[in-house]
Amino acid sequence: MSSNDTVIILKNVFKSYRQKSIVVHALSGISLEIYRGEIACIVGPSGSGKTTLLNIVGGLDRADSGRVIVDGVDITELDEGKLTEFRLRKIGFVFQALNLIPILTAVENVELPLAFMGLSKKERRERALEALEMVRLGDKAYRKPDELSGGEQQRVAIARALVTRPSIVLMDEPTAHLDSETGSELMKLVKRLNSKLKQTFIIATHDPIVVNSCEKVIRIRDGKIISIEGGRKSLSS
Ligand SMILES: Nc1ncnc2c1ncn2[C@@H]1O[C@H](COP(=O)(O)OP(=O)(O)OP(=O)(O)O)[C@@H](O)[C@H]1O
Repeated sequence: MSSNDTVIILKNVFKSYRQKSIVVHALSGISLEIYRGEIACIVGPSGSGKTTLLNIVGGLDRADSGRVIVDGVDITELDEGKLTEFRLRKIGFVFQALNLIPILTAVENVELPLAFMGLSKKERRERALEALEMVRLGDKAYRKPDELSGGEQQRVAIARALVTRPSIVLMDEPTAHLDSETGSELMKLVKRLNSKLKQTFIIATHDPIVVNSCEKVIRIRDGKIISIEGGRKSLSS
C-alpha cells in the first residue's frame, strides 16, 4: 500500500478535560487510519468522544499525547500559526450548530472563509457562487438564512466548508436537525461531492441513515474504538 493513500493517521491519542475537580477522559488511546477519498463515520453514544475526535483531527483542539498525522504532517508538532494555516488550507468543518450569520446572505456566508486567503472580492464571489452551485443552491444565493429551510441552511454550511477546497471535510451530526428524507438527500450530496472532488469525509453521527451511507464505520465508546467495519484498503490496491 502506498502511504500517500493514508490521509489521516491517529496513533494512541489521549485527551482529557478537567471539569472542576473531575478529570474526564474524552479519548483513551485512539488509533486509526483513514484513506484518501473515504467517507467514514464515527458512531457512538452521547459523550463517547466523537466531537473531541473531530476537533483533534481538524486541529481545533490538541491531543494530550499520541500522534495525529494529516496529509503527511504531524499536526501535534505545529505551532498555533501553522495550525491555523493547516485548518484553513486542508479542513472544511460543518459544525452541529451551523453558525450561519443571520444578517448575511447565503453567498456572503459562504465567502467568509475566503477573506483570510488573500483572494480579490470578485474571486471570492465567484468561488462562493460555485460552491453554492455544487450544493444546488445557486438560485437561492442571495437569500438570508431565515429565508431558507433547515436542509438548505445545512447545505449553505456545507458550501462554506467546501469553498476553500479542503481535502478533508469534517461534519458533526449533520442530520441532527433534518427529517429523514432531507437526511438522505444530504448523504447523496456528500457522495456526489466525494466522487467528484475526491474529498475525504469524516462524519460524527447517531443517525442510521448516515451510517448506512458510509463506507467505513468507526464505533467508539468511552473514548475507545470498539470496532472498525468496512472502508477501502487503498486506492492503488
Ligand atoms: N471543552 C470541554 N470541557 C470539558 N469536558 C469536555 C469538553 N468537551 C468535551 N468534554 C467531555 O468529554 C466527553 C466527550 O465529549 P464529546 O463532545 O467528544 O462527545 P460526543 O460523543 O461528541 O457527544 P454528543 O454525541 O453528545 O455530541 C464528554 O464527557 C464531555 O462532557
